[in-house]
Amino acid sequence: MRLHCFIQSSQSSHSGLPLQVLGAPKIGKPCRLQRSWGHLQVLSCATAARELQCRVVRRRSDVSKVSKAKARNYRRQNDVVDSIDYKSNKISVHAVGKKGLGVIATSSIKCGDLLLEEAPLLIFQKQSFDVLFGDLQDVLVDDTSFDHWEESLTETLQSKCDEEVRAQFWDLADTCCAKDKTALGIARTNAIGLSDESAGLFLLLSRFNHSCKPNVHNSWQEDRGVQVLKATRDISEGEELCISYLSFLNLCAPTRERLGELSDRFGFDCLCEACSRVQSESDWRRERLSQLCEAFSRDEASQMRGPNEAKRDGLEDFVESMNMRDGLRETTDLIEQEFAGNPAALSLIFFGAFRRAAGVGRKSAAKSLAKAAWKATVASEGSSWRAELLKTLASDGKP
Ligand SMILES: C[S@@+](CC[C@H](N)C(=O)[O-])C[C@H]1O[C@@H](n2cnc3c(N)ncnc32)[C@H](O)[C@@H]1O
Repeated sequence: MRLHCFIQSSQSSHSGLPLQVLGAPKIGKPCRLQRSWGHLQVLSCATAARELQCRVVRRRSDVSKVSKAKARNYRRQNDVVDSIDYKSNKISVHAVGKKGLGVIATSSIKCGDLLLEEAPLLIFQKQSFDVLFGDLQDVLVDDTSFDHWEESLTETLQSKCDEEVRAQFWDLADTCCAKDKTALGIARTNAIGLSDESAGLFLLLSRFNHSCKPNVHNSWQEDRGVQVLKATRDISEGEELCISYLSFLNLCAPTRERLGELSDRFGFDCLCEACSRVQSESDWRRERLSQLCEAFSRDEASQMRGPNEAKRDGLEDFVESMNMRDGLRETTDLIEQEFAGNPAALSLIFFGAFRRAAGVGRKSAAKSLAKAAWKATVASEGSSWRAELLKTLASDGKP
């Protein structure tokens, strides 16, 4: 058995759907797949390249710490790509108490500042999702299985990474194994879903802890093969920078549910600010937010029907009765209070509202909502292909 993974970085041509854009990639277990063990096949890096037709590129250590001329030279000699590009020198990794290590702002950061672009060290294929994201008990069910996976991953790291990168990998947290660290434990603790088809492991992104009130948004930009991290609000020097391991909708669940989800899926008791404070008001606001989000995104299929069909279905009535303008105002106020105006959350809401408006033929409203979604997307992830798509929608108002 070999693990379906390979060393980054190959660029993929897969472009995804507009909706994916607006949902944050999750760390940990995006889904619990019920596939049998027999179905899984682990591939070493070289085999993966042959059988999965992916490009294997040797990875070097972080060039941002090397002089530019040296880095260029290194690139030419080794045919490697930049792995971590610190777009800001305002972040560094520190101990953050019970959470282990975390990322801290070393000076003040503005909302929308680009913090980091990082390519994955490892990319895992969908066939590895059970092992990476499934129940640990299932992975341990057969004594030999774990060893096989472990051997395969270790072998890949040994043959494809230089010593410094290997050391960085082995330094990452492993919250799966009680005793010694294992490569698979590290992968399970840090791998992040990129799409329905792949997951990745990133050396620096792995140091970002979770918060139910995140101040950083990470987006996977598949066309460029990098995770882009941007600040979602102003951040003071010394504050911890946190992303969300949960989708926005899951973040809107009441505290008890969020704690349960984080414990079940990621195996930790959340110590974030939102989970530690008095919760009743916040829970109420999040519950209301999830109702509003649901209203904006309900019945995707009918939104794609023409205005006449929408009228027949009563969808137009629904939009009218909800009073889109008031609904949006309430939603943005709640996002301000609960998430400090997080532009990634706003982009999701505006996109939902755009599709609703477009679905019932309200062209001018649709255009301005697409424009608002475009602006929020640029603020949360920069000039991605998704932002470009929204820009186009803003000019023609059609979904
Ligand atoms: C991807 S790692 C994050 C970096 C890690 N703290 C380290 O030391 O490298 C995920 C692990 O960090 C810890 N963690 C992340 N967010 C947390 C939170 N909000 N509360 C408690 N522990 C957290 C958990 O142990 C989790 O399994």
